[in-house]
Amino acid sequence: MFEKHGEKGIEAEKKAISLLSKLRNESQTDKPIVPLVEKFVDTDIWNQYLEHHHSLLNDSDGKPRWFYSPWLFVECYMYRRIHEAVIQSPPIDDFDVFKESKEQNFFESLESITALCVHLQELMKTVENLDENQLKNEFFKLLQISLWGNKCDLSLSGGESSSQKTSIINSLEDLKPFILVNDMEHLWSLLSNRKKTREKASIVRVDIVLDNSGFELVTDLTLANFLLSSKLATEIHFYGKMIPWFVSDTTIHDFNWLIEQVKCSDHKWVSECGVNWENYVKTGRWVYHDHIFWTLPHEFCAMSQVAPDLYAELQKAHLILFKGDLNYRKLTGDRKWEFTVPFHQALNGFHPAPLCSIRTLKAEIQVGLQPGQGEQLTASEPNWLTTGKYGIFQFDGPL
Ligand SMILES: O=P(O)(O)OC[C@H]1O[C@](O)(CO)[C@@H](O)[C@@H]1O
Ligand SMILES: [Mn+2]
Repeated sequence: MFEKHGEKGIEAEKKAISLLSKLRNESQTDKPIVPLVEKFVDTDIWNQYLEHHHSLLNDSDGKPRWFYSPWLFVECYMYRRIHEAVIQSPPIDDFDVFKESKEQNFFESLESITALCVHLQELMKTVENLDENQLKNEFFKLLQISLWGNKCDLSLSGGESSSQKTSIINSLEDLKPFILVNDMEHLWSLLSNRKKTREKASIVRVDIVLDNSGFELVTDLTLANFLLSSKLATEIHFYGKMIPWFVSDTTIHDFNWLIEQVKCSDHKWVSECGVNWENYVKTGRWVYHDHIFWTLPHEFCAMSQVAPDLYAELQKAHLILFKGDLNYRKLTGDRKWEFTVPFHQALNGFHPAPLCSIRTLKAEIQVGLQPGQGEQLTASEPNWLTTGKYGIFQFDGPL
């Protein structure tokens, strides 16, 4: 801070630290959830939401408090307050408190990233000559890599290292039994049918609602690259977070930083991937979108009301992939659903386009299971919902 801003930087740092200590104290001692004070694009929406929560309580319950409010709300609120501490402390108001751990995750995963990029480059050379079955096989492989890439978020490990150290490509077969809901076939039918029936110049758009930066983002970009080179899609739209979020979530800065790192690798094939990716962005075949809605506490069924412009944007997609656990919690409203409730029902009216959640399980919520499946897992492995060991591809939409 001193190097960048001199004495002013040190003062600002002290201020941010004192605001963060106050936040820690409030959360540890179950104080009321207080309104946000610093003016930012979403401050009013947050405070209205807080007010609404307040109005749901009986008079005797008093104000919403840290230990007694819904987890999704309080957890999002905590990250928003961390951001508030930073923006209240100029000139360090653009500081990303999680930047260091995100970059560390990338560097620690370099070996797996290299293996993945080599795999992708080899695939790109043959992709034109693959028959239907081979193409489907490769698609399934990259989908699974993107799924298991979601194990690597940093909020589950409290910011501790959670990088990918072994090559995941060789483990896919062993990991298959841990996929509890597997709708990959639906994704294939949807995209391959479109490829067969579409006019030459028509657009096929796949949107990816990103989750974590670092290794997971590389797996998502690899999948996105494959979708274009296999002609299963003609453009990919990405959505990231506007503020640092849940430790490892991707911001535009992380997105650009990662592509630059891959491009600058001294491994020829890795750097070729980076060059390709930068090119996709420049030519508009990859489009990155920011929207404040992704860092609000609202569940997705509120999107058409709270962020109609974003909902309308998503409606343009032929398929939306939602990466990660937090997105699943927001898709399903983070409710205590029965395990067998259909996914469509839990979405509670959120159907902008055919969609699929690609997520490893880290929170105590799962819908769309077979009768008895959840109970059986609970009996044999009490923590199955929260360890990230299990995964799903859960699809909703007409085919
Ligand atoms: O990066 P992901 O997959 O959304 O995981 C974040 C998850 O980690 C937690 O912060 C801790 O389990 C959950 O609240 C959240 O759902
Ligand atoms: Mn995340």
